[in-house]
Amino acid sequence: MIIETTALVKRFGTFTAVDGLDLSVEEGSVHGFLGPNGAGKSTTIRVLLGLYKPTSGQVRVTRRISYVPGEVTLWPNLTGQQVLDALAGLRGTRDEAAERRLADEFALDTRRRVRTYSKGNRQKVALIAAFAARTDLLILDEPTSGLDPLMEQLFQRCVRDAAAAGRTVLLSSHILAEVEDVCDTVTIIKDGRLVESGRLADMRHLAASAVTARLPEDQAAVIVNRLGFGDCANGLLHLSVPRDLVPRALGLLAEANAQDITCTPARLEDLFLRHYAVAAR
Ligand SMILES: Nc1ncnc2c1ncn2[C@@H]1O[C@H](COP(=O)(O)OP(=O)(O)OP(=O)(O)O)[C@@H](O)[C@H]1O
Repeated sequence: MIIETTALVKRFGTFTAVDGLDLSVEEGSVHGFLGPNGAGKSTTIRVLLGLYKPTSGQVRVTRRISYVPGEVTLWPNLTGQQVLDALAGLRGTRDEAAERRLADEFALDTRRRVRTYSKGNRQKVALIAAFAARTDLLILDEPTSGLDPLMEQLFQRCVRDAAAAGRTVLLSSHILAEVEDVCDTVTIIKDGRLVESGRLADMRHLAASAVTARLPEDQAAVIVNRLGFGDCANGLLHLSVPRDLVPRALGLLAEANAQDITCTPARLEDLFLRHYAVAAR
C-alpha cells in the first residue's frame, strides 16, 4: 500500500472531521475518493500531506507526492513559467521537457502573469507541475472544477499516462463520470467514516441492471410472478435485475417473444447516489 491510514481521527476543537478512517490505496492504482460535501476528504488529504497532525491513528504514505488542490492559489505577480520554475526549485527535481509539452497540450500561455489567469488556467499550472514531476503519488483534490470538457479529456489522459508509468493517483472528485472513466478502485466516505471501499468492477457487480421489454400484460404478469419482481405499465415491463439473474430474465423474455428488449448495466451514478443517500440517513 502506498497510502495506509489506520483508525485515523482528526478533530477541530470538539468537531470530528475524520472519525476512525481506514484508507488503503494500492501502489499503481487510480483511486477515487468520494463523499458528499463536508465528508472529510480534504481534511484526510491534508493529513496525508502532513499539513495537519492527526488527533489519533496511524498514517503511512510515501514522501514523493505531487498535490493539486481544487482552489489553486499562486504568486500573483509571477508568470506561469516563473511559478513552474519556483515549484521545481522547491521540489529539487525537474523534467522541463515534460512541462513544456504539457503546457502546450493544455494550451497555457506561461508568459502571462498568474494574476491574469482564470481559475482553470491556475489549475492548469498546478496540474502541469504535478504531472511533469517525477513523483510516485499524485494527490488531486477536485482538480478539474475549472476545466472545460476538452481539457477534462486531456486531464483524464494524463491520469492514465501517470498510471501507465507506474504512478499512483488519489483523485477526490464530485464528477462521477470522471471517476468512472479513470479510477479502478474507490473509497466512499461520509461523516469522516468509511462507507465503502473496493474495486469499481466489483461494485458494479453488486448493482442491478435495468431491463425493459414490450409484451402483453398477461404474459408480463407471468414473468413478474416467476422472477418475483418487476412492474408493468402500458405494455412496457420494467425489471431491476441483479447481475446474476440477467441471463434468466432475458431468457424468459425471449421465450415470451417480447419486443424491444433493452438491458442497461448498472450505472455507477445510481450506485453512488444510493450510497450517499444511505449514508446520509
Ligand atoms: N480547519 C478547520 N477547522 C474547523 N473545521 C474544519 C476545518 N477544516 C474542515 N473542517 C470541517 O470538517 C468537515 C470536513 O471538511 P472537508 O473539507 O474535509 O470535507 P470534504 O469532504 O473535502 O468536503 P467537500 O466535498 O465539500 O470539499 C467540514 O464539516 C468542515 O467544516
